[in-house]
Amino acid sequence: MGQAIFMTGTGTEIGKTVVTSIVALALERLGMKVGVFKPVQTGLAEDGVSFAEQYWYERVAKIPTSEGMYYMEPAMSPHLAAKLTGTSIEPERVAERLEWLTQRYDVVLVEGAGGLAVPWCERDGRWYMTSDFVRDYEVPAILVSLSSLGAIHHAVTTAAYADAQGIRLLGLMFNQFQEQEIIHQNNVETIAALLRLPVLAVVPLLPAVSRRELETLAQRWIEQGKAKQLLEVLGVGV
Ligand SMILES: Nc1ncnc2c1ncn2[C@@H]1O[C@H](COP(=O)(O)OP(=O)(O)OP(=O)(O)O)[C@@H](O)[C@H]1O
Ligand SMILES: C[C@H](N)[C@H](N)CCCCCC(=O)O
Ligand SMILES: [Mg+2]
Repeated sequence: MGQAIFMTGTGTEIGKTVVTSIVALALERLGMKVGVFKPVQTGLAEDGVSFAEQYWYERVAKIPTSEGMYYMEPAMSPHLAAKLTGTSIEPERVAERLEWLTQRYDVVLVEGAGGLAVPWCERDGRWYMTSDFVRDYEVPAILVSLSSLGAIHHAVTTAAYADAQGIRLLGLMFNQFQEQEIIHQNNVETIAALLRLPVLAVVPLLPAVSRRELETLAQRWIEQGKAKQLLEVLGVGV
């Protein structure tokens, strides 16, 4: 039985897909069978035809993904994209597919759309949120954060929300890190200290994001001992 990890972030466009790609490539290098799953997705890729993450994972990162379930064209919050496209998002179906995937892969990386406090659908007179799914199906989560000015508040408030919702955060992955920036260096240590969470990755700002760059970062992540740290936190052997 494999282990699911929910890749969430402090918001949208902060690098969940890029960071998820690096983790997937690294764990595959360690001989693990890794599934990548983006159940709810909105927005199209630059080709104007493909769905954004599917395009990225399959064409850029060259990582096969499980056929998504709710891919919607409008680049909006899932609840609004669903309304405009007449889509009925059913969390139970997402859970069933995730269960199916964890029976076939050692690790399943589940990428959320935007951050944790994002509505999917109406349920019992209220919004059913991304965080409801993560909690209801007890998926441990990794919080992806930018490293730049503003990251402290975004990470601390996201973590406080996750705690309040009963979600287990495994650790932090910082993205678009710039070594020469004192704010970035201090943000990593300050946020980790404030949240008392392990820093599971620090991904640099890349001049261009390509499969080759991702492979280089995946290898570096392994060499830093971070893949091992993640698996230890998860209680998963290689
Ligand atoms: N480390 C990085 N270096 C350079 N560019 C990056 C890096 N991380 C992400 N990007 C770029 O930033 C943009 C947003 O990244 P990404 O698509 O991974 O965000 P996301 O959090 O997955 O967004 P969404 O909420 O839509 O899923 C993309 O154009 C991506 O190529
Ligand atoms: C379109 C975007 N890139 C993501 N796919 C969806 C982001 C939803 C964000 C909702 C919100 O926090 O307002
Ligand atoms: Mg993404």
